[in-house]
Amino acid sequence: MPDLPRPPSDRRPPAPVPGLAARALATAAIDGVLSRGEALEEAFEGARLEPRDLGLARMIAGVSMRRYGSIGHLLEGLMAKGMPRKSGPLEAILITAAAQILFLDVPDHAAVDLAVRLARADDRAQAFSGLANAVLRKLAAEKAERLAAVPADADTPSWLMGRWRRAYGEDRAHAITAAQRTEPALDLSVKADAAGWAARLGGRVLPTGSVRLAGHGAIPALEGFGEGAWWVQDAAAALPARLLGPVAGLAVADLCAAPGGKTAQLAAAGAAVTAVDRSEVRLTRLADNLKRLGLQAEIVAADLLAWPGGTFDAVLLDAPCSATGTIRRHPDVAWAKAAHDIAALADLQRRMLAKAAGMVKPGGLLVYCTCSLEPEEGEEQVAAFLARNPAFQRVPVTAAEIGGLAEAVTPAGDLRTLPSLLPDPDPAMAGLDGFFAARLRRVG
Ligand SMILES: C[S@@+](CC[C@H](N)C(=O)[O-])C[C@H]1O[C@@H](n2cnc3c(N)ncnc32)[C@H](O)[C@@H]1O
Repeated sequence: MPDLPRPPSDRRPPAPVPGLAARALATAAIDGVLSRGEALEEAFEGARLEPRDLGLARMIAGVSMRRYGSIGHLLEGLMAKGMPRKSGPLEAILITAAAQILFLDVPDHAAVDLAVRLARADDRAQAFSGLANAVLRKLAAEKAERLAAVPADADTPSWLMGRWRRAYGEDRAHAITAAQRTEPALDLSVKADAAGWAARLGGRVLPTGSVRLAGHGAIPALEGFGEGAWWVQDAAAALPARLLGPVAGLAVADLCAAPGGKTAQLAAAGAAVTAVDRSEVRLTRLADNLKRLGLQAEIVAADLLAWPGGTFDAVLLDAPCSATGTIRRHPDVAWAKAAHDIAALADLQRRMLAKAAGMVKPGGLLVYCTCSLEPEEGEEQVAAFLARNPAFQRVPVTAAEIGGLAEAVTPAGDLRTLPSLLPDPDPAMAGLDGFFAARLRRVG
């Protein structure tokens, strides 16, 4: 006898489990970083999730990376045999669940239950769903005491911590890693009327001129976004372009320009900007940003080292770097980089700096900057350049031109911001990215 047709309700797909999609995306993002070296943000581009779930996934993944060292330390203590081999996304499932249990306002049972579901749904992880359940329950039951025993610097890889100790001393290295534990506020560069925009958006004007907002919703929904009144730019990232001084009417090359934060500053200040970058994708973002802001620049898609170039009144080179100064905004950077990356990047920067220098007209300024905390990509790079190029002289940065941040001026006169600067009683309103910038003039 043929089967009787089932009533329609039986043919409906099972109702989605609330919150599972957000955990699945967060886990996939962390797995992408850990297993394939992908950038965390890549996982969220084009993700088809309700805005609420997308926001939650971003938050879970962000905290998972920000506290990855602490979480890894705790999981190690709970898994006597270590992470099982060939267990697929198990590690990412455990990390994201632990992040919720330890650092987010999520009921422990929900974090554990959803993690076990994710493990069961994966061919390689399902054999370990019981282990996941046991480990996470134990972590939840003992979280306060276990967390209190995690070393203070656990969230920075030891090779990087060692570098910062050598470059900045024990206390400042600690302060840097501590500053990276808190999700930073949103910084905006405004075209005009910083005080007015700070008042309208419920933020404050920093001494350096950026507007800082603590709590905020989706960026495109904020007042002023659509009309192009401001753009998102870390307060430290806004400083290097300012070192060129008044640029109205000057021909300025912005080298390695995308997505265009500094191009926007220069164009808004009245410069005729040539923005060069080799990434077509990032240049599309630059073009979109300029369009929204009602600003113009000549956009050149080219490898800087192969670009014939030209001569400019001023040149800004924001060279590709290890980005260790941006770990507070991109915590995956800390775990995606290795010590050997620094030497390779320093060599690329050396060649780019030589190329950029050749484009500066006599008497013109060259600003070299990187969002790195590593001296090889900053102070040492510029010292070596000056030793090789007597036609250039440093024009020392003064505290007055960077909002009185005297601590951010090196004895040699370069700009060196650290994430631990700009302290605030509210950690979410404190700090700025780690940037280096030197201002050089062509005198010969
Ligand atoms: C630090 S980001 C630039 C950020 C940008 N200046 C801003 O303020 O928004 C470095 C940029 O260098 C670009 N880049 C890397 N290697 C390059 C090359 N050989 N030639 C041109 N651009 C390059 C990358 O595509 C990336 O957009």
